[in-house]
Amino acid sequence: ATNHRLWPEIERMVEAQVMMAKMGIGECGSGWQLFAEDGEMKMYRREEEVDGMVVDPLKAVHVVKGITGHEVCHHFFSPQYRYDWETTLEHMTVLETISDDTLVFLQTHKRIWPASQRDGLFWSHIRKLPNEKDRDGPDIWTVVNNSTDHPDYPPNNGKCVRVFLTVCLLCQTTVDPPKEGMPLTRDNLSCKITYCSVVNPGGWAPASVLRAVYKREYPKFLKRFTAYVKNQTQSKPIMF
Ligand SMILES: O=S(=O)(CCO)c1ccc(-c2ccc(C3CCCC3)c([C@H]3C[C@H]3c3ccccn3)c2)cc1
Repeated sequence: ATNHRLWPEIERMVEAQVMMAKMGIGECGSGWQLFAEDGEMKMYRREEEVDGMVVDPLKAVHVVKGITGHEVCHHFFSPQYRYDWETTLEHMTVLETISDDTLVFLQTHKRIWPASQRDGLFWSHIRKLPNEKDRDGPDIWTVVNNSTDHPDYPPNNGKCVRVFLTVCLLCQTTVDPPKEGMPLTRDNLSCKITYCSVVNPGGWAPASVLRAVYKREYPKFLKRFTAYVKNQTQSKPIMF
């Protein structure tokens, strides 16, 4: 729905986030440090603080066989799966359904001692993008999440401190064609996933605690989420 109040912001954020996600770590500016590696998954972060708060940008790249970018983005965007893979979630509500590709979420995350509990209010938009490198190749799929306001849920008016986040999940599918006359199966699929996130904790939390949490939670999240998508799709028809 292009006539919604958020549309101009969504357009701007999607364009900016997709451009950043497409850039290699080297081009993304200096200061990225590899902080986790597991097989094909590589996680980088930059140590940044705003008003003494840790807001370390994170960029993860992963290659997963047997699934498509559409399947990855569909399971990331759709609310009905979220409790299955998002382990730090305590509660999630869809406050607004702007259109079938744009939702507004309110989420509370499990408290991380000694910091106070956090919640996040953000719009989430899923979009298919043309594959510029290979015109007749599979499309690129992306989901962008960005903090927003909602008149009924002002920040920090209850028990939770409001986090401010921008997240981009960008997925590029590769099809390795089967032998002549053989059917296409999931063995011919591979998906390159780029996950970028900046989470401002919204209020003071010990830097050492936050960095330890991110170091533990982000690798766990991406491994768990991608394993979940493989499991959910393995016996289903391929969704391009
Ligand atoms: O990609 S999403 O849009 C998926 C929808 O859920 C996303 C991801 C992460 C967060 C989030 C928000 C707050 C925190 C912290 C900040 C201070 C105390 C809580 C954390 C820390 C808990 C860590 C973490 C890292 C990775 C994944 C989940 N949890 C993460 C929110 C949304």
